[in-house]
Amino acid sequence: MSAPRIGLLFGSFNPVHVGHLILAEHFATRTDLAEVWLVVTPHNPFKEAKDLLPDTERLRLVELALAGNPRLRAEAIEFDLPRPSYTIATLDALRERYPEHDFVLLMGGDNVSGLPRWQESARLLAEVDIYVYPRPGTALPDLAAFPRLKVMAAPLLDISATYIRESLRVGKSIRYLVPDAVEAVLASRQASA
Ligand SMILES: Nc1ncnc2c1ncn2[C@@H]1O[C@H](COP(=O)(O)OP(=O)(O)OP(=O)(O)O)[C@@H](O)[C@H]1O
Ligand SMILES: O=C(O)c1ccc[n+]([C@@H]2O[C@H](COP(=O)([O-])O)[C@@H](O)[C@H]2O)c1
Repeated sequence: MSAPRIGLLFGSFNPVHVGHLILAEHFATRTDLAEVWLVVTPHNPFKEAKDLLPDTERLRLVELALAGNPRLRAEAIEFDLPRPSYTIATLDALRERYPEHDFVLLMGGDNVSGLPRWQESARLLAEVDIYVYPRPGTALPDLAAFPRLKVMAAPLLDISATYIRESLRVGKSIRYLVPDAVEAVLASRQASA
């Protein structure tokens, strides 16, 4: 029997939103993947750590958002790895911990053009399949440099964590943009701030 293929959606999830969930469900049910794991990144090497919700809170919100879906799970392995969080290092650690799995990297279209600047990008691009969910407003580069990358045909989702944070900042509703349980936690956080 071939190894179960697991999709890894890395992200800051600051906070998790329905775009992440629709994308993860798409990959988990419309591709050859058995499961999708949302890998919560404490510190993206390309982002300022100061704008982030605490990492344990981002993880808790992802866990709440995924509750009850057996094909999606939250993964906290990067909490125990050196920072900033380099995807190749995490992939190595996951392969060591789960030798029975075949991992596939998942990402939105906005991340593709930066891939050549990622740590050990040549090894990363050579070693894993990459499935991309298209994202509005982001053009894909020439894909000849990414022979193991596939772009999915899927409905575009014009929603981002930036929009959720901005909505919270100006007191606008985030209902339906995040799961109800996530909205409740963020609302009580606002109220006590
Ligand atoms: N609406 C979307 N369409 C396609 N991909 C998405 C979408 N939202 C998030 N992603 C992808 O999910 C992964 C994690 O994203 P991330 O946690 O950075 O969310 P974000 O909405 O892009 O956040 P921010 O607005 O803070 O940059 C990335 O690969 C990103 O490209
Ligand atoms: O490995 C790298 O060099 C690298 C460079 C930039 C981004 N990443 C990862 O890409 C993921 C998406 O990041 P984000 O913050 O846009 O959700 C996150 O897990 C980052 O750690 C990884």
